[in-house]
Amino acid sequence: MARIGNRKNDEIRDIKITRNYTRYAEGSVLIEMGETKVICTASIEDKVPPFLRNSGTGWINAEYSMLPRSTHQRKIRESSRGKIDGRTQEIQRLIGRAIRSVVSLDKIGERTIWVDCDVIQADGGTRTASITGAFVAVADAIHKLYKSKAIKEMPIRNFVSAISVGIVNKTHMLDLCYEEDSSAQVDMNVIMTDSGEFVEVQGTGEERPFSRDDLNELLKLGEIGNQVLIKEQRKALGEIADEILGVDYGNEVVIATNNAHKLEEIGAILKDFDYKINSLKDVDLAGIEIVEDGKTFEENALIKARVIAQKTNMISISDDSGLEVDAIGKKPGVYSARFAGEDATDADNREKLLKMMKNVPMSQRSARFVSAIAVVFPDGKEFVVRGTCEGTIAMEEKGDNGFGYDCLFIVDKYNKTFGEIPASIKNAISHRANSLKLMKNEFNKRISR
Ligand SMILES: O=c1nc[nH]c2c1ncn2[C@H]1C[C@H](O)[C@@H](COP(=O)(O)OP(=O)(O)OP(=O)(O)O)O1
Ligand SMILES: [Mg+2]
Repeated sequence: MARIGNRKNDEIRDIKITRNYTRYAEGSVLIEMGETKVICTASIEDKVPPFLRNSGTGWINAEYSMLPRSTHQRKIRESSRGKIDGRTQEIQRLIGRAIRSVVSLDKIGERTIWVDCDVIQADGGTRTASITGAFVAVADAIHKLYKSKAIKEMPIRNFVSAISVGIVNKTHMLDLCYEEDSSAQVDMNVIMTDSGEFVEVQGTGEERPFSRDDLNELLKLGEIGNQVLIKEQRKALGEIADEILGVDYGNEVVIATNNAHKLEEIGAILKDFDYKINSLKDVDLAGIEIVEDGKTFEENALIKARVIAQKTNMISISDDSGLEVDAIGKKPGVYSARFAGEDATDADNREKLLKMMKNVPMSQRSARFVSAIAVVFPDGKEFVVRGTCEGTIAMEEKGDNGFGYDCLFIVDKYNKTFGEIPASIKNAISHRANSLKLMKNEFNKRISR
């Protein structure tokens, strides 16, 4: 039987998160999940409940309410009736718990963040939409506190979102609308973080008990839904999304290379870098063998940096580099290190290159060094950049400086090989100098908070 709106069973409704929806609150979001619409605001008050006074710790409180005409029949205002009903009480506590679960309250100082979730139109899943929207509003409010320097550290540890799942007509489905919810045999709300952990699961066998298999199936759907929601939250938060988590990557990096020459050059080029540079030896991974089977410099650089980031849980920076010689179809390219075979030495590789280029005149010996630098952060975020340096392949080896193909590479600007040029100059103009400059730029964007 087709679902209302022809949705697949593991598909959520159209979602739209609009930030800065109203003007005064520090965080204000309209979240729309299909026909369910909730305004979520986060307001910051510079005081805490009595039990937290002089503790240095803050609090997050949530209130939830439905407008009279958010439902099919008008619902009397709780304020007119003079008391809030049990359902409202339960929901606002749930929202408060969900948001508190991902915020370090001791890092927001003695402040209360008031979360207000007002349902303007209800079509099922209002409590879960409230949580998903409230997180974005709170993130915005906290980000403002941070930007105004009222707090020193970002207190948000994770994103959090929520979605409903259930069994309707014997079918497990995700994100129930009102009609589906009303006829559900089993009904469940799944609240999760961006790291795939659970914050709360509320499941009820309304019309019949459910089995462990049902539970597993429903949790799987909940996971799918929350992954989509967290992507949407990220999208809505745009460029501040990365700053929100305020992950502390520490102040050290590891250079994922087994090549001592590269390590030396990278160290020299990054001498003003704010991070302590470790070698593979420093992290007890000297000589680690990583299969570089990528088709591009970028792919290989990422392969190396990923392995080392994963093993060390540190920011890992790798270089994959090589020479592209135009006359021989940009060879040796990614095969530069193993041009003359798996165990080839630099000298073997140079000899092979000179042989292949034997009859090529100077005017056709153009080439470039390429360096791809990949950076992989402990949380899996990554990027890769490329730097190049143009030159010409010499007829014979010249100079003893550098390594690899240096003594065969006449760099354009100096009309000398890198073998003849001091390291200080090479490190100012080389492919690696260029790639690392781009890397620093990109790096600072990622960690700037
Ligand atoms: O500035 C350079 N001056 C001269 N030669 C260079 C340069 N930069 C890369 N090359 C050559 C050396 C090696 O034949 C290949 C890099 O291969 P590539 O796999 O990236 O490095 P690798 O195996 O020596 O060390 P690792 O993978 O552990 O970083 O290109
Ligand atoms: Mg290599």
